[in-house]
Amino acid sequence: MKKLVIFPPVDDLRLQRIQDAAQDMVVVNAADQATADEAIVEATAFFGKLTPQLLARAKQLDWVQSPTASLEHYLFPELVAHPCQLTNMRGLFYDVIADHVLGYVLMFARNSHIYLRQQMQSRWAPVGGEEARADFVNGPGQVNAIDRGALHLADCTLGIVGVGSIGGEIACRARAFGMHVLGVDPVRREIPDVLPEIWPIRQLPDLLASSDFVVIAAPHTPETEKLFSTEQLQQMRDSAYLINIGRGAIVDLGALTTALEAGQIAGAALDVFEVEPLPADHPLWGMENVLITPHVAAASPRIAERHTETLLENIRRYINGEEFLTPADKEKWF
Ligand SMILES: NC(=O)C1=CN([C@@H]2O[C@H](COP(=O)(O)OP(=O)(O)OC[C@H]3O[C@@H](n4cnc5c(N)ncnc54)[C@H](O)[C@@H]3O)[C@@H](O)[C@H]2O)C=CC1
Ligand SMILES: O=C(O)C(=O)CO
Repeated sequence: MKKLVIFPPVDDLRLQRIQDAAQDMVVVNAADQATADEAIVEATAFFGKLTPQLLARAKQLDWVQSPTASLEHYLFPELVAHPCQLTNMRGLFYDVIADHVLGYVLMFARNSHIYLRQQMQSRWAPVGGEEARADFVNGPGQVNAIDRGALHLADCTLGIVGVGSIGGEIACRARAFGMHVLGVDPVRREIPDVLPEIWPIRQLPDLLASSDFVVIAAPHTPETEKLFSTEQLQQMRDSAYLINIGRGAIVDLGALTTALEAGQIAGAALDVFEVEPLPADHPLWGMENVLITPHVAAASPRIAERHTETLLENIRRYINGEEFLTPADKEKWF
């Protein structure tokens, strides 16, 4: 008989829904390490935080469900070598993170990142300068410095690195704002009317050279680690903004700091960092053209329910021997 072990344990409400979905299975919601150690021996399925110690005890495990989308901290060599199928929690965050990204884009386009700081100091200082403001008050007969200080989104190009569930939704939202959208991804999943052509990764330099906003929505994998270093930042326009909601390890933070200090790019918005929390003395905190959010791009009251639905759907498919909703490739880390 199939047996699912959950550790750390889930709350009673979630457990009831899991038990309803897994009626033909034994479900052990392990309250402590000793219970998990004992239950894993005969487990066929596991949901939660797997460790090398737990895996070493398992005799017939054939499915492991990770509680996160990203797998770089979940995987360990014994799990990669193990024949079990791994599934992850990707695909839940598409609209939530796309909203977060468009929030960054709008802030930069409207200079809100600067005005917010000025507001804290009761400072009235239009980007572009006082002289330009006087022009504007006299009547906007010509494009002045204030006008030039803002971006017109319909004239802008947004390039997406990793056009999966989150990247695809960012593309749709950016298009709705009239932006031109580009994307690179090793898998080609065109979005009609939004992103009719997805470029292979070798065209990343073309995307970097053509984009006003570059958004990283890819997972951390052996291929994407430090994908953004000095060379890639130099390939970006000096007027362009880098946005990273994928994983911190994809961007070399030292190279990014140098590029920002040198004015090689216009700014950056970051939700994820090589080291989290970002150390309090890091120079990025003090930069006017940098937006920092503390790994909260996925925050939404909807996510817990989607998380549970993905788990229940994978349980249903496991019982019926169907292909999982979110299968992961252990070698590729996503
Ligand atoms: N900031 C946050 O709170 C969160 C961040 N994430 C990150 O977002 C990532 C993407 O999530 P989803 O869109 O749901 O996953 P997904 O699996 O639907 O999309 C990932 C896309 O990245 C592509 N990709 C893989 N290797 C690539 C490479 N070398 N270059 C460019 N693209 C590559 C894949 O082909 C896929 O299309 C996750 O792996 C995770 O790291 C996910 C959830 C929350
Ligand atoms: O699931 C993930 O990978 C996340 O980053 C959740 O915030």
